[in-house]
Amino acid sequence: MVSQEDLAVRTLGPCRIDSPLAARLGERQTTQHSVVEEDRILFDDTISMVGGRGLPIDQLPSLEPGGPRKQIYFDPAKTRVGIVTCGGLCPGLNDVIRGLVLELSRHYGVRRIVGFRNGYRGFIPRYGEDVLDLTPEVVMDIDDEGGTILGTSRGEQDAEEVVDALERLGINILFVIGGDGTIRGAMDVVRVIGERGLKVAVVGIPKTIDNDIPYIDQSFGFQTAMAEATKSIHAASVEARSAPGGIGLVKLMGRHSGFIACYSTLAKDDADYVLIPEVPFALDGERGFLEHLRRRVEDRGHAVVVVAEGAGQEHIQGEEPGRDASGNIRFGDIGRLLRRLVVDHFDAHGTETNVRYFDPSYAIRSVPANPFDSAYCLRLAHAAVHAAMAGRTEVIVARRRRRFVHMPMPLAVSRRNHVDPMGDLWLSVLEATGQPVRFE
Ligand SMILES: Nc1ncnc2c1ncn2[C@@H]1O[C@H](COP(=O)(O)OP(=O)(O)O)[C@@H](O)[C@H]1O
Ligand SMILES: O=P(O)(O)OC[C@H]1O[C@](O)(COP(=O)(O)O)[C@@H](O)[C@@H]1O
Ligand SMILES: [Mg+2]
Repeated sequence: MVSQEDLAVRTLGPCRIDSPLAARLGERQTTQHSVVEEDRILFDDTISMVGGRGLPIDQLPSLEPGGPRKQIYFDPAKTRVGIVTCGGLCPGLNDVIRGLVLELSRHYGVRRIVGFRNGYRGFIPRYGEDVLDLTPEVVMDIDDEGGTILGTSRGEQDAEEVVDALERLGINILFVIGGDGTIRGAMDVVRVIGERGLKVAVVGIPKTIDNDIPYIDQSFGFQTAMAEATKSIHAASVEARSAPGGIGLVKLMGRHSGFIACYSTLAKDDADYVLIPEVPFALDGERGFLEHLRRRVEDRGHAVVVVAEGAGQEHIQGEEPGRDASGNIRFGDIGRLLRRLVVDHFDAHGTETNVRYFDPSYAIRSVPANPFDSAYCLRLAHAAVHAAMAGRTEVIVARRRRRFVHMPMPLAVSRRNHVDPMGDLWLSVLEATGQPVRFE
């Protein structure tokens, strides 16, 4: 259970410098649409959860609100900023970079902003990467393209060497844009910064196409990627309906969390089955997936199956899962296995089928952000700049139940966000597809 201590935000010191944005803050109040900096946002949001704490109101777990402060820690005229993007792509990375640079330069007057290339390796001398000077002119149109102008990478780097680079360049604030791995890497960097007694703020903007970071609303880029995935699901439906015994089989990203598969299915109600890592399924037997699918195709003439890449790993025999450079598990190909098993099962029963296999994987995360995500990226970038200029560190900025908040990095990596098999989302998927609660 998340405690008040888990939500405590680290700061580099007192804020004594008037913010250039102070005049805009005026006499704001806490309303449905804004929170004053002295207020806090409850972590729990139901009567039973709040009541169950049995705590006085001022001890209830609560989050520090995001947003501009009247006074800031850093002197903008003397502040140097670094930005780095790490891990897998997600639509909107360039929008976040652009938002950071424009807010820093235009509204705080911070002029020295550099981008580190190709993830954390951009700090490490042996990779020989130069830094990229980031100005409004450089970033103005980068949001038209997917990917990240800085490049990204996987694979752990030595936090000591990262902080060496920060010291050599006199960086006062580092923005890290990445997922759980990046945030863990940032925590190592914060540890070394503390050991060296440096006053450097490290602020994260969480990025996860899989939506596997907990306690926050969806990551930026998730809506764009999910929308892109629906195109493949619809194409699978067209193919399935156009052939005798047509089966459209779509494999989507989602290493440990099946959110992309769930939401893209709900958006385009074409799928008859969704298989996700969080819900194991039996393949064989009268009540297994294969026989259920065969009967569905016999009844309706076609079917669409959406499978997250991390689903059904219990059926991948004899293949030791590999790991990527960051230690993330690389699963066996459940899509190709299912394709083979479906054809074999139908053949064994003399049921005609034509399987059309779709694997749009990278296509859904390498596209530019849609307008919603572009606006979301900009707002997250603004929140990140406000937090960093106010001396917050070892935090990610996130949107939680419509409010922008400062979330400590340790909490953000304390667990993984999963689809709850007993939750509303999965119930909606079962209702939309009509698939049984379990295949056993
Ligand atoms: N457990 C870890 N501890 C420290 N640094 C890590 C850890 N995992 C990943 N990193 C760093 O974060 C970067 C991105 O992590 P990765 O897992 O590839 O992507 P993501 O951040 O999107 O989850 C890696 O290149 C590595 O430098
Ligand atoms: O980009 P790679 O190294 O091929 O890894 C692909 C994996 O990256 C992901 O897109 C997630 O990336 P992150 O680990 O950066 O969150 C998974 O959905 C997918 O399995
Ligand atoms: Mg990750």
